[in-house]
Order: sequence, then C-alpha cells, then structure tokens
Amino acid sequence: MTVSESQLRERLRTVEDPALGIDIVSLGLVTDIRIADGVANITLAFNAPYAPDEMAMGDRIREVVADLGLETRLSVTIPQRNSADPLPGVRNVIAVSSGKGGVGKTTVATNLAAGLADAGARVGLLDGDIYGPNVPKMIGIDGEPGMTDDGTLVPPEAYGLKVISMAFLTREDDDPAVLRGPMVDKILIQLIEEVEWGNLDYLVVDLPPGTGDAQLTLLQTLPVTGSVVVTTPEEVATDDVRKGIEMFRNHDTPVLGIAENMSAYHCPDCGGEHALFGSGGGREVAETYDVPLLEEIPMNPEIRTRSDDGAPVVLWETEASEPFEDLVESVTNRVGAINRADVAGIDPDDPSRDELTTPTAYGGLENGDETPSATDHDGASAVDSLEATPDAVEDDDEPLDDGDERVTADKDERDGDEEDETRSFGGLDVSDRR
Ligand SMILES: Nc1ncnc2c1ncn2[C@@H]1O[C@H](COP(=O)(O)OP(=O)(O)OP(=O)(O)O)[C@@H](O)[C@H]1O
Repeated sequence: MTVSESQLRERLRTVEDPALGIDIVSLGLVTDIRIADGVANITLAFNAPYAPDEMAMGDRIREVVADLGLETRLSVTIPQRNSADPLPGVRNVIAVSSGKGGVGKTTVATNLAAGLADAGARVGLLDGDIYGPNVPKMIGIDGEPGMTDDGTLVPPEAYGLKVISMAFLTREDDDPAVLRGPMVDKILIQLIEEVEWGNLDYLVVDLPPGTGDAQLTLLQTLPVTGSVVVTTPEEVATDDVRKGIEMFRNHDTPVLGIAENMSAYHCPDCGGEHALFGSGGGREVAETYDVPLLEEIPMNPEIRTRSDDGAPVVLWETEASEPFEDLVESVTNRVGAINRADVAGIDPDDPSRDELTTPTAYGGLENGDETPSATDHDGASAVDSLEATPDAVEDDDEPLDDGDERVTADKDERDGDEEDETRSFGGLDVSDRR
C-alpha cells in the first residue's frame, strides 16, 4: 500500500492536542510531511522541550504512522520571532512572581529551573530580585560571571544551569533600597541583554515580589512566554496575588498558573495535615482568574534545609521533591499549550472549537487527496527545517547518583557546539535557533 502525504495528514487528524482539545492538523501544528523510503518525516510546531503532553503527542503520531506501515521521524520547529527580540536564542522565558515577599518565590524559581535542567532541557536562571537576590545561595553557586572580550557577562553554572544574579553585580555593602529608578532599570537590562545566554529552552526569571517599576521593566524588556504566580494560601498573599495577575494581563503576558506554596504541613509524628497558613487561597485565585492551579506545595522543612545547603530539593528523590517534579511537568505543559495556541491563533484558555475543527476524513485513505498537500501549508514558510542527529540529550538522562544522593548532573555536553546542534527529546528532534 502506498501512502501519500495528504493521506497521512488526514490520518493525523486522529491525534488530539490534550490541552487544547483539538486535533493537531486543524491546529496547524503539522507544518510539513515528507514520505521517502518508507519513512514519514513529520515536522511539528512544538516549542516546549520536555513537556509531557508534547512527548505524548509524538508517541500517538508514531502509532498512527506505524499503522500505515511507515517509520516515523519527528522534528519540531518554532515560528520565527520578531527580529527585535533581545534574546533570540531563548525559546521560552518563564517569569516567577509573587504579590508579596517571603512566600517561596525564589524556592519555586530555583527548583523549577533545576528540575527542567535535570529533565535534560537547556536552562538559564535569572535572579532579577533586586531587593533580595537569594538565587546564588539557594543554588549553591560560588563562581562569579566571566567576561568576554566585548564585555558580555558569561554566567557561572551549577546543576547544568546558567545563573545570573543581581548579587553578582552589587557589592555586599550596597543597600539595594538606595538603588532607584534609572539605576535599577540599567542593571536589570544589563542582566538580560549583556549576558551570553547562548541557546536555551527555558530562561526562568525570579522577579522581585510585588508590582513595582522593576517588574514592569522586566516585563517590557523580556519576551515573557508566561508567568508562574506563587502564593501562600492565606488571604493577605492572595489579595496581593490578584494585583500581580492584573499586572501581567495589562502587559499581555499569559499567566501560566498559580503555585500555592506552604499549603499544608504533613506532620511526621501524628500523621495529620496542618494548614498553617490557611487553605484554599491558591485554588480560589485560580478559579477567579480562570487560570490553572499548577501545584500545591506543602510546607516541608526539607525544602528549606536543602535550599540552605544550596542543593535544590527537586534534585533529590524524596517526598519533598515530588511537588516540584509535578510543577516542572505542569509548567512545561502549560508553556507548550500557550505556544501551540499561539500557532493556531486561539486563546489557550478558550479554544474556539467551532472555528477550527474541520470535518475529518477518518482513515482518509480513499478521499485524503481532497485535502491540501503538506507543502501547501502556510506554516511551513514560518519555520525552520531541521536535520536529525544522534540523541545527545537523552544520553544525559543516564542514572546519575543512587537513591537519595545529591544529583550531580554533568551537563557539559549540552554546551558543546551550539552552532550545528540538533538534539532529541522523547523522540522529537529539535534544532537550535540561529
Ligand atoms: N514549602 C516550603 N516548606 C518549607 N520552607 C519553605 C517552603 N518554601 C519556602 N520555604 C522557605 O521559606 C523561606 C522563604 O522562601 P523564599 O526565599 O523562596 O521566598 P521568597 O518569596 O523568594 O522571598 P523574598 O521575597 O525574600 O525573595 C526560605 O527559607 C525557604 O527555604
């Protein structure tokens, strides 16, 4: 049986996007199909490396293709961004914010970044918290940034993360409270634009708490994909968090969702759950603003002790690491959904099914030729075509250390030749932007 590209495209209508509830062909996510020598080369407009939903869609596509007697090679591409983008090598910028201080924003940012890097992604962590730059301490970094000949900062690394912090640029005896207006802006813009970030899948930004000038500068300068809003469950924090959500909405920045921290304390002695900071605040805010509740992170002394030791808890396989592992999954899924909705031109929280879903010729082998051919698709002009190379990143996923030992991932391979590199995750080949 010979299968044409348009017939395969019809069959791919059976693969539904789990977050958007619409098939991947109608969404315009299949940007190219070429069949040669029994191999279907399929290009997808995915842009959230290591998002479980995108890897699961890859698996579904492989099943559909195998049913047609073909092998599959999947590549992912990304739409070209505007040329004024200050960070052209960065696929996704994730801002981590909070309405007020002390709710665990930096804890969430460092664990999210470390968890993403541990999954295999290329990750940068920008500590933009001018008034309390705690990232270097929590991530256990002792190095200082290097400097290239042209004066660009080279971020030091820990746990496979490139880290830049306000703490590197201010002297120990500087009082951040006296840094005002233009000076703050200047430092923040320097942290973004004058750093050799290279090619990153995710840049996690620890924003200062609240909704002041520094946050606005960061939002106006950075192409933020979306923001994780951290809150504790009690009322005061959630009131502040509402202001934060409104700030993002006013700047057309999607809210990825709410991370409720210090949700409840599981008492190891009595076995009971104690809601030390009240309960339900995060869920309430999520429902009010119609955004996902990404995770409820319990109070757990191990989270603090690991941070104090400079070893993010997500890298340890314990009960305390689980909510952060789940957070990494829910954040990447949400980033992916927002990017895919953008490709499809729909609101990720309100996909307009009527407009998008076209009748599918399920099976389509008889009438598939009535559909547009792969090369007719507009999306193909907006994406890069990719080559496949060996699974460099999957090799990084070898077991690192046993059991409860601190993970000391050597991610040096990721920093190899960035010019030509194509990597693979979950069977999806991904090439870096030039
Ligand atoms: N779920 C948790 N369980 C136990 N301790 C926690 C938890 N989350 C954070 N902490 C601890 O609470 C303290 C404050 O956390 P963190 O510094 O992350 O807050 P923040 O919101 O970034 O604060 P700031 O406004 O000062 O930047 C830290 O000592 C941290 O280790």
